[in-house]
Amino acid sequence: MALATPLRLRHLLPAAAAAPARAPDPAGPSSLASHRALSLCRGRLLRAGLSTTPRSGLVAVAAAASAAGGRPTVLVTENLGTAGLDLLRAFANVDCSYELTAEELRAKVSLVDALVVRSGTQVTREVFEAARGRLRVVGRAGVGVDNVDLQAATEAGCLVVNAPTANTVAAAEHAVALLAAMARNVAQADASLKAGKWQRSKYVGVTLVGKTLAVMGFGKVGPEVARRAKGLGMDVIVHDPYAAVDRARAIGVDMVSFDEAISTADFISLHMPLTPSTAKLFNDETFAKMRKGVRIINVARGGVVDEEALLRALDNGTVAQAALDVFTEEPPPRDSKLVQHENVTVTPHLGASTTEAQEGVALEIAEAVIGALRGDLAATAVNAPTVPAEVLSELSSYVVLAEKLGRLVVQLVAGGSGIKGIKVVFSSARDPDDLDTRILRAMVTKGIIEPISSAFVNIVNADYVAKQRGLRIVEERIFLDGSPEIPLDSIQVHLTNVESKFAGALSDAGDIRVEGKVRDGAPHLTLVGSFRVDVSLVGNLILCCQVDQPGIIGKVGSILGKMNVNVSFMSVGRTAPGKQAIMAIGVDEEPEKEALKLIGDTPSVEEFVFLKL
Ligand SMILES: NC(=O)c1ccc[n+]([C@@H]2O[C@H](COP(=O)([O-])OP(=O)(O)OC[C@H]3O[C@@H](n4cnc5c(N)ncnc54)[C@H](O)[C@@H]3O)[C@@H](O)[C@H]2O)c1
Ligand SMILES: O=C(O)[C@H](O)COP(=O)(O)O
Repeated sequence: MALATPLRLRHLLPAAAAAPARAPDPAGPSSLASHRALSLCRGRLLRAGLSTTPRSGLVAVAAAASAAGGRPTVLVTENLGTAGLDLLRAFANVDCSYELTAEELRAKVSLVDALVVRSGTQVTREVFEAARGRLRVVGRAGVGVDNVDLQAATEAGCLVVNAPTANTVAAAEHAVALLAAMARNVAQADASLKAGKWQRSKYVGVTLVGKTLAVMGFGKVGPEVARRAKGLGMDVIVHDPYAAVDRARAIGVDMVSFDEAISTADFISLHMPLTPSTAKLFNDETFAKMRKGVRIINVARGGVVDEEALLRALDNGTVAQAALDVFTEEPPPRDSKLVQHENVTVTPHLGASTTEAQEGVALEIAEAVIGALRGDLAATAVNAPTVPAEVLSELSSYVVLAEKLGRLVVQLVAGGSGIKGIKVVFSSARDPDDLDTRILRAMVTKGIIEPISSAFVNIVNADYVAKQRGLRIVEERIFLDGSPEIPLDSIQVHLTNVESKFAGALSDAGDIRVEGKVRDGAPHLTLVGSFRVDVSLVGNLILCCQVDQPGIIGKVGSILGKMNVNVSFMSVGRTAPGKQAIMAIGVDEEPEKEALKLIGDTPSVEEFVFLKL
């Protein structure tokens, strides 16, 4: 049962999804230089591996090992640091073709084994289709993979790797550069002087010393900005609902709630990923809570700001100035009122653009691409090399369950409390030596971390990524009587030392606790806090806590019915008749805010939470 390691991608391939075989390239075997280069980078690559799908279900992906002895071809479509290019050239034929049109890219892609891009190349489904099975690896020389259609990549059997760490400092430095430039009107004054004007009184700025900066998002870039801003004499507060408070304390800054951060800050710098829950997080409602005259810096992703609302806030003076490196649409329209606004300083997505960062990113991506072409699975694999067939056949339903429990439990965390400890409890009648839980633990970690960060988790990097975020994961096994034929009875996920936005999810020990089982091959939620429930983990879920009494199910059901929300299942768990109970309601659609408010206002509903699975 135990997994054999190291695993290579070719061992992970389902035959049907494997890339078609090709004739060896006449260029012959790789040179001595390429062997040297490879042994250099192989030391830095992790060779064991299973991975999971990109933020969705579990799908097999084919990323076959290099074609029999041939020298692969790599297409680089955006400027890449020289050291990375040299590394690639030592291993492959490298075609650097910049500024290709979509049509030109589609024409070239069927002739290459790997494609290396930055954020400026759209790697769409059409690109994967045009590759006709030859393209095996896409390397994103940077963090964000918003420009790569991951689902299409996975379906085409193409591995996507990224370079998540090398541009962190550059992004932080750019945020600080924009902060200072905005405060002193550097860009506007520069343009004015170059236009022949001498406008000293127009461009009086504001000082930074003693001003409060709210750093929103405390992952990799956020702390670097916080440290630098402290050095400038600013009072720094940070907000990140999932980062451990200790990490902030360690650099001498306070972790505060979202509302406190935005309502007390003079400057707000954004460093969170773009996810469904951060999209347009800065909108009319949140701008209205800010101090009049606040200044905003966005070096994260354009989509976290509602750009029309920002424009309104700039026009009515709520926001005095904004400095933006990123936009919802890139490049933004030429006539964008936001870009043209006199109180807005803009740069064309330059956060990662320093010579040093680009050298680092280029090396990081070259190593990952070469490793992937050789059949190794890099720790930075973003999409889905498959789980080996023998593991999949047995554990596939549990793999899905583990990820769903992770996704569910993280949504129960109260904003501002941070996550420090995860405990995963596996109950099984099987001998521990016969049950490899690594993939399940990795899937729980993936479910917790991916929805809240820009990290991609696979079995190779799960423990590392968790540790990097200050998360301690412990695993427990409970041995049950029963048939060892069934691998697992249940998986429990506990978040320890954390506050919940739904008190009903707390166990007697004070942990947020959920448990799931596989029933008829489908993942089910079977425990929330101390309440037994039984609901299929599909679609979305509403958890309501109320005092057990007749009629309440009907009331909530009819609110949802009136709002055209289809209820797929319902289960009630209670401690005793007439005592506190939890109602778990599965819904197909996301209810409107109004429906959720009506549920919250229903007499006897003590608390409720809406969770996306
Ligand atoms: N402009 C550029 O060139 C450039 C360069 C690098 C990174 N980036 C972007 O900067 C952002 C941060 O990058 P990173 O590497 O630090 O990512 P990260 O994943 O390491 O950190 C993101 C942090 O945001 C937190 N977060 C999630 N939801 C939040 C919320 N609602 N409120 C506050 N915090 C929340 C997460 O817990 C996490 O700690 C990403 O959007 C990334 O794509 C841009
Ligand atoms: O996601 C990233 O790494 C940054 O946004 C930088 O993108 P770039 O590599 O296109 O500059």
